Order: sequence, then C-alpha cells, then structure tokens
Amino acid sequence: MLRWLTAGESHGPALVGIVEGVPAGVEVDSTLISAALARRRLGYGRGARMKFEQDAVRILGGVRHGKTQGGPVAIEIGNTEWPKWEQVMAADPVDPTVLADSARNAPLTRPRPGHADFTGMQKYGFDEARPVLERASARETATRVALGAVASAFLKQLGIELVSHTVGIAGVMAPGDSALPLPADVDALDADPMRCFDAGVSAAMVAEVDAAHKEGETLGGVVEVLAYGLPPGLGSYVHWDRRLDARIAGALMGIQAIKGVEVGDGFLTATRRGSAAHDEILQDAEGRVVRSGNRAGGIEGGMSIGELLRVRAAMKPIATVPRALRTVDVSTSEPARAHHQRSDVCAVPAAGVVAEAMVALVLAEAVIEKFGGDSVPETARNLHAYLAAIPQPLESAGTDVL
Ligand SMILES: Cc1cc2nc3c(=O)[nH]c(=O)nc-3n(C[C@H](O)[C@H](O)[C@H](O)COP(=O)(O)O)c2cc1C
Ligand SMILES: C=C(O[C@@H]1CC(C(=O)O)=C[C@@H](OP(=O)(O)O)[C@H]1O)C(=O)O
Repeated sequence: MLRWLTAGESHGPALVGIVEGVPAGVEVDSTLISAALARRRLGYGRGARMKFEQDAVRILGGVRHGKTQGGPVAIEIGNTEWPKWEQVMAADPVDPTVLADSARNAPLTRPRPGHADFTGMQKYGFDEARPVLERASARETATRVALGAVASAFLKQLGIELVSHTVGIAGVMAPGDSALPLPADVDALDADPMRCFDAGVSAAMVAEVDAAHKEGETLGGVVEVLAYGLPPGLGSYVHWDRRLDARIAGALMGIQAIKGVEVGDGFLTATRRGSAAHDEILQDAEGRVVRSGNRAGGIEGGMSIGELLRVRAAMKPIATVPRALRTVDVSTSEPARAHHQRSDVCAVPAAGVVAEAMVALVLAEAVIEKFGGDSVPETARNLHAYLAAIPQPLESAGTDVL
C-alpha cells in the first residue's frame, strides 16, 4: 500500500508531505526534490511570488545517504514569505493588539468567485476568507510535486518514465496529430516558456498570455501526461475503485482548478463510430501482439495494457481575475468587487508538472499493489517474473523497454 498526505498553508512557515509504503532503495535526495520543485515554478504567465519563492527543501525522514529506507518519507518545503506572515499565520495565540495593527491581517470579507472562499466560510464557520484561501491555495501542490518526485524515482528504477507537456492555452491548441514528447525531450520541454513541444504553438501561447495580461484577464488550458514503459495489468476491471482510469481521473481532478479529464482520445472517441474508435489487436512479423493505434490512451477495462499511457487535464482560467469579478462584502451585505492582490495570469505549465506528480503517485501505488516488494530489487524481481510468465503471443510489444 502507498499512502500520502500533505499539510500546511500558503503563507505558513512550511508545507509538509509524508508518503508511506515506498520500498527501500529508491534513489532520492534533496537535490532531486528541489529540481522537481523548480520545474513547478516554470512557465510564462506566473505571478510575482514564483520569482522569489525558493521552495526550501528539507527531507525529515525515510531517506539515508540518498536512498529510501522503507519508512515514511517526510519532506518539508519552507515558505520564503513566512517572515512577513509570522504574526498573521502564527499557530499559537497572538496579542490581539498586534494583529489589529497589521494591514496584512485585515479581514478578507469580499470572497473571490471561482475560489473556495465563500462556501468555505459557510462550511467551516469563518467570517472572513483568510483561513479558507490559505489551505485551498495551489501553493499546496508544491508538496504533491515533492512526493511525486519520490514516486517518479521509484518508477524510473523499474523502467517507467513520465512526461508532461502543455497542449493548449485558451483557444491555442497543439494539433491533434502532433508528435508526442519522449522522456529524452523533458529538458527541452522545461526550457520552453509554456512547456509546449511545438515551438510555433508555444509562441502563439505566449502571445495569448501577453494579450490576456494586458487586458486584466486570466487564462486556462490543457495539459497532457504520458507514461512510457508501463506493464499490462495495473489496476483492474473487477471493481470501480480499482480501475486505473478512475484512479488517475480522481487524482487529476483533485488538483486545484482542474475541471475535466480525458483518457486517450476521450471526448473525440465519443464522436466516432465503433469501427473507428478502438485499437485493433494484430500480430507483427514475429507473432507478437501489437495494436493498430493508441486511441484508448493505454488503458482498457480499467487496466494498463502495456501501451503508452496518455491522459489530459483541463484547467479553468485563474479565478483571481485582475479585472476583479463581482461579489458581496459579507461584512456589509453590499455588492463589491472581489479581493485581488496578485495572482498568476496563467498557471497551466505548472499544472502540467503537478499533473505528472499526481499520475506518478497513482502509478507507484498501482505498481506496489500489483508487485509488492519491500525493496526496489524485490519489486523489480516480481515485475519481471510476472512479465516472463505472460504467454508469449500475448506479450505486449511495449514491454520490451522494461
Ligand atoms: C499551479 C497552480 C497555480 C495556481 N495559481 C493561482 C493563482 O495565482 N490565482 C488564483 O486565483 N488561482 C490559482 N490557481 C487555482 C486555484 O487554486 C483554484 O482555482 C482554487 O483553489 C479553487 O479551486 P477549484 O478551481 O478547483 O474550484 C492555481 C492552480 C494551480 C494548479
Ligand atoms: C504560491 C503558489 O501559487 C499560488 C497559488 C494561488 C492560488 O490561489 O491557488 C495564488 C497565488 O498565491 P499568492 O497570493 O500567495 O501569490 C499563487 O502564487 C505556488 O504555486 O507556489
């Protein structure tokens, strides 16, 4: 079993994440985690905070001399902003006169549409939005990326590699038949301002962000996550909550601002006739089973089929719109404009990195569930024995990378 939790607020002292059930022998250190977090800060259109946020990483447990030890892995990510918020976000009671003098502590009584603010206040019984937005903020996704980096390192040692990229910003979409990036293309993707694989499309995306910024607008878009080297048989058809597609969709929908998920050709498949919708099962010259395509995106019957996993997530435009949206001031019941201090114009490239982390965590969990093992070599032995036992004519062409 692999389980994980995050804690911490956007302007608290630190975020913290724990992942339990990671086998011993996963190669992880602070440099690897920091590099993963740096990728999440990438992307044209992010706000001021990403320029100075350092994501100070400290591994607090579970790792020794660069390798996991089998115990829970605990990672702390310090918030650079903490000194400014020490009073407002203090865990212990603070002298009320100090708080009354703090402009930063002014009650946020104009809840922002599109955020958790208003319903969060109703639900938890707060009279202002600060306690809601501090936890609802996507700052928390830094922890998911840190834990996802541990999951990715584990998967990589088993020959499974993930790639994420931006395929759409607002109306600018990469063509449906574009080439897919490979693991070897990750550095090039990270060097692109939009983390887009097509330089021409990327330039159009940048122009779209510039235009939105000028007009006080914000943008959403679509990201894609690919997983290479998956064995067939992760997840299961036997129960709804064991289906790999359901678990990946839930994980992606669990990211702030994600409003839609697609597996393979997803919504496009719904427009096709049956004969043009599925990937036929054929045999190559050596008698190995191959598929006529990968419209399914690597999952059939809730299981990985040994082909490339391909999933997409749609992100809504950033809700804190500079051209502030209408709301009600809950302290006066008067119409008002929503709070706006600073925010991203577009965070889609960062959301791609978060989506990759979420898929990595789901896949690592599915691998551990299927193959078990208290150490990476044990998991690898189990995986290879399983693959070797699959009758040859049914062995997927995709598994020879393992
Ligand atoms: C990486 C990332 C960065 C985000 N940055 C912002 C931001 O700067 N401003 C904002 O209003 N929303 C931002 N969001 C989205 C909000 O966190 C999200 O819309 C809000 O928590 C409400 O959740 P919901 O959209 O799922 O309903 C970001 C989301 C992600 C994934
Ligand atoms: C801090 C991060 O993203 C934040 C996510 C976010 C939101 O509302 O979700 C709002 C902004 O926070 P702030 O108001 O403090 O600038 C973003 O900067 C981060 O990704 O590390």
